[in-house]
Amino acid sequence: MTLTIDNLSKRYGSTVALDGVSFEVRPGELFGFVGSNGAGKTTTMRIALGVLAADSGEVRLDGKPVDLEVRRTIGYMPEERGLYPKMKVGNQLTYLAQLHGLSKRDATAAMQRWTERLGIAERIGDTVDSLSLGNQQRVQLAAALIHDPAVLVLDEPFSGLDPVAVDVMSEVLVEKANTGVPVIFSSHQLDLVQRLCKRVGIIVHGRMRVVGEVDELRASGSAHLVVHAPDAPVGWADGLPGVSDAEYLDGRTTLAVEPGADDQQILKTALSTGPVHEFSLEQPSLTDLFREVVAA
Ligand SMILES: Nc1ncnc2c1ncn2[C@@H]1O[C@H](COP(=O)(O)OP(=O)(O)OP(=O)(O)O)[C@@H](O)[C@H]1O
Repeated sequence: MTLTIDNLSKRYGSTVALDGVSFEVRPGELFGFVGSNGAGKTTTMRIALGVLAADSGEVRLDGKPVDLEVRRTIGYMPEERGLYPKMKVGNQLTYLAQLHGLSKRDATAAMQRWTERLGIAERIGDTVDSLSLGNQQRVQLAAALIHDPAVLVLDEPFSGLDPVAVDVMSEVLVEKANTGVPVIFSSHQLDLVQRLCKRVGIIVHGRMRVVGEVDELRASGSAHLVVHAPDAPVGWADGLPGVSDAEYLDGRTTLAVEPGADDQQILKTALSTGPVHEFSLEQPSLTDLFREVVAA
């Protein structure tokens, strides 16, 4: 299945929340949806699920507009979470699965399988509000997965999780994507997005500013050369071709280099000052790219 977000626009009064947002999430892909607070991620995902109407634009699943029937095939984890606090975990998950059309028996089996997989099997007799926030989030993920969805849309699934829970969540999302399901999740944890996602989209003030493969985006951004040349005088790299910025600290120089810069020329210049103990090219991280895109 391919999830297509096509030219969505949405206003809240005078606030333009989305302004022509388009991108697609392909089969078997983990797509990272990133952007500053208020950039429009939740609005986009709520429209994708059909719980909020766009002013214009369309969301399609394999070319078919998302209607009530298509919507049942989407697994959604809302940012505001949506569990019944006083209901027991097991009953709640079984109930939600039945709402999605599973028989009582299949719903119970799915509840048992997912609570096992997410490490909350021993809590199925407890009410949701008696669980820690991280465990409530695992229940919320189980709720999104319980009907074996054809698409997963997750609003900040990793926020507030401890490192072990982050690992469990990551594994499950990767596993799900590996079965061919398109998975989109929003997150402010860009190191995690960089590690998990093949493609990302960066939204700024309701507009998609960048969509592409993480590796390609990183390779096209300005890289840094770290040079440890203890005898080199401050300013040794200033003005070298392809060097757009240089920071000098205790014999260590960090150079911002433009794509295609001649690093061998820079190395020769460094060696002409004395020994060079380190010379390494560091690609920009997704966080670096994000800062660049947001600042531009
Ligand atoms: N119900 C609403 N009424 C009025 N304005 C809203 C409403 N929901 C969202 N907005 C506004 O729409 C814009 C986009 O909000 P949205 O929640 O989609 O951003 P977000 O990227 O999910 O942010 P965050 O990372 O903080 O969750 C913001 O300016 C927000 O204030």
